[in-house]
Amino acid sequence: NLVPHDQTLFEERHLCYISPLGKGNFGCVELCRYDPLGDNTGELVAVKKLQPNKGSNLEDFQKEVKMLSVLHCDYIVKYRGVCYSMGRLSMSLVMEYLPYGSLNGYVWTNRHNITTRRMLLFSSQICKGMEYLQTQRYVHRDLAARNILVANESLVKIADFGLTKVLPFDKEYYRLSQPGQSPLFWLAPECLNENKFSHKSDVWSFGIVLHELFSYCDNSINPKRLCLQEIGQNVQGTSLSMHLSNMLASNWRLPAPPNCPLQVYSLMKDCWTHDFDKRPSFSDLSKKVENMIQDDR
Ligand SMILES: CCc1cc(O)ccc1-c1ccc2c(C(=O)Nc3ccc(C)nc3)n[nH]c2c1
Repeated sequence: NLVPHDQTLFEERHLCYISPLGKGNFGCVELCRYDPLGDNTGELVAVKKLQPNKGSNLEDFQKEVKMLSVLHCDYIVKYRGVCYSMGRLSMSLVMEYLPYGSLNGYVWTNRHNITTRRMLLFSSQICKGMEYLQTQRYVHRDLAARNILVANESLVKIADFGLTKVLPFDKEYYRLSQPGQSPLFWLAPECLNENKFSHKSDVWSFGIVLHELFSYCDNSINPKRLCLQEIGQNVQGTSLSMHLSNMLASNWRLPAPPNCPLQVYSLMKDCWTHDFDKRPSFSDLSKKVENMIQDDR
């Protein structure tokens, strides 16, 4: 047919369901094979169905699709297209399938043979992905090891832009009208105190991701557990975020992971500078991590 084939439109009849993927992080995500030839030679894709009932209406979904479709970076999960179904009453988001799953599961499973060098490589790739997002004025707001996906043994990509906001043209931060649903333990003080999100609050979260990585994503020492330990059981009255905010204001920070290289821990501490203006940028961080990779030879 002479109509130019739209590569981003997936016909529902050729989208063959294989198995469930998302563990709730990404909503309900399924592994499918797009197999127009019907001979199982089609490619594997990750598909997120619009949850018609979950209030996230078509408009929000279309905003996420619009936001994703303009991102082109080696360190960001590739948008592939959309699939309309039920006569356009519902739609699905089709993304590149990354076969090794979330970074937290991958690092824990392979903790006995992941070198510091490979962790630093993953860290620099996350920095570059975040640097790219910053050029698009995107604030991710949910940077965590669970939201990074593993493409292969030496490539990770940033995923799940469900909470991402685009900064307004005239402001360098995004203020949420009410406390969001980002997990508290990855949030910078200004997010806890004022719901203010920026590239600099993403830098704070990157520091937490470094901590997760160099803790080999061991759940027994994950950020949530370490913070709750510090707060102690006496969480009387004061809300958790208030407790956390007070601890951070009096300069408590997550302890260095076991056997963590000193310069990596000091990089985390730089990301956890209380004053967001004094935190390094993702381009500063990229350079520092690259230098560590050179030194690590
Ligand atoms: C479509 C939802 C979405 C929305 C968005 O805005 C950004 C990324 C994604 C997404 C979420 C998950 C995946 C996955 C995967 O989950 N892969 C895997 C592989 C192996 C195992 C064990 N588990 C898991 N691959 N590509 C994915 C893209």
